[in-house]
Amino acid sequence: MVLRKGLLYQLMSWAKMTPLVDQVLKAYGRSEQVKIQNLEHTEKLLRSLVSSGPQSLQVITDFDATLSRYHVNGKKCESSYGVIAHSPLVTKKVKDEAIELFDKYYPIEINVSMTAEEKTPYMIEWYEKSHDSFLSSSPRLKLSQITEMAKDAHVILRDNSHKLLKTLHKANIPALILSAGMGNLVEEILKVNSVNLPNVKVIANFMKFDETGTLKEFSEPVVHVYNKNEAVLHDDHTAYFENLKSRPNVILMGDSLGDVNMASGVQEASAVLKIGFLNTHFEEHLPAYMESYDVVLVDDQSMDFINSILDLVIYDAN
Ligand SMILES: Nc1nc2c(ncn2[C@@H]2O[C@H](COP(=O)(O)O)[C@@H](O)[C@H]2O)c(=O)[nH]1
Ligand SMILES: [Mg+2]
Repeated sequence: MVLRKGLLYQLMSWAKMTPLVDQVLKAYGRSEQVKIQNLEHTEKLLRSLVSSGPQSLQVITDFDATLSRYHVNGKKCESSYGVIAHSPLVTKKVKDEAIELFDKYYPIEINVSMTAEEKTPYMIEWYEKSHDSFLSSSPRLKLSQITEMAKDAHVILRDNSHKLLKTLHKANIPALILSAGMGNLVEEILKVNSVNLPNVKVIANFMKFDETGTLKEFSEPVVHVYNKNEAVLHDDHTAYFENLKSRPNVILMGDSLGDVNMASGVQEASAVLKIGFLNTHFEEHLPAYMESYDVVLVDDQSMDFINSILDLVIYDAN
């Protein structure tokens, strides 16, 4: 762990106050998986979250490889798009095209030496070609098939995600799932896991179906990994943040460098604590993740760290 103990920390230890970061790490119990670039800044963010309490807090989280696991015992889990593209319910042509597109564009998505601006045209191309493939398929997908796909999907929520979402619901804390994945499937997976709770909202790409339940079109504009900051500013979504003006504090969770801007839609944001899940390429990607996120969790397939923070915010808030 990279620790820079500044004046705040020294004052706190002089005043025999246990820093909140230390309290969270103790409750979490696996500090070797936690990387914090600026300890003082993170401590200040935690103090704001705890002192303002649950009534000032909202959560914004990515879905694929954030709320869902990246792997189970080393076997990579599916993304929401991947579930559909690999399903026996879609034609071989769609499957083959999806694999070809993923092999071409995913390496660009995770390339840390390209800027988001350089990657954006490729991401848009990926989603447009992917959606065209689904729309040109014959027969086209049915709404009922999405429900079926979710039941068999190799998409496992991170350990203790149920605890996280139920704690947020009980404390009346809104949770926005902002995904560049397939929202229809994300919502079905939440249902399958019985966490489609009233405080949870999904903003993502959505398939739209006609009156026969057949795929008609996709929602616009495309939400890809590097335009989530714009997606949340889209007309359809400003009302969501308008209603949360009294909640300027945010816990933001993501697994991609494009996820760090997901709080752009929050009105008069105050303390935004950014937690990044580093799922792969640990050595190569860690420096960029530590620059972008306040806390980086290395190969942690659970929500334990966030649950430890929530315990302080909800139960220890003074
Ligand atoms: N297997 C596929 N994965 C895809 C495709 N299009 C996007 N993606 C992945 O989804 C996530 C975005 O979801 P998020 O919830 O993490 O924002 C992204 O990381 C892509 O890798 C696809 O066509 N096939
Ligand atoms: Mg993700």
